[in-house]
Amino acid sequence: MADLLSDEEIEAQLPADWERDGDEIVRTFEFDSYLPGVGFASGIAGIAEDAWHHPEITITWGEVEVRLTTHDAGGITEKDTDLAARFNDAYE
Ligand SMILES: C[C@H](O)[C@H](O)[C@H]1CNC2=NC(N)=NC(=O)C2=N1
Repeated sequence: MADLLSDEEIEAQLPADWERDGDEIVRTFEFDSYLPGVGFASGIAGIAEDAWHHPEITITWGEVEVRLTTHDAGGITEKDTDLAARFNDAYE
């Protein structure tokens, strides 16, 4: 099981535009309308499934909020920060 990151490690490893929110890391991705966000959510869901590490995804018009935490560890691990970086790549 992945080890919990310290507060300092989390800050150091947070990918661009992600923030810490308690035991989660979060980023809101912005889009011009609804369906591009739906497509993005579907794409990152596939990345998550491949990694077997699953985010909470909230889709609204023009925005997709993505939250990551490692449930098995009860907090933030490298699984979260690594996957967040992959989601950033999918957004570029
Ligand atoms: C049973 C299944 O292997 C576990 O629930 C996996 C799947 N996806 C997961 N996703 C996340 N975010 N955290 C986990 O601890 C986790 N564990």
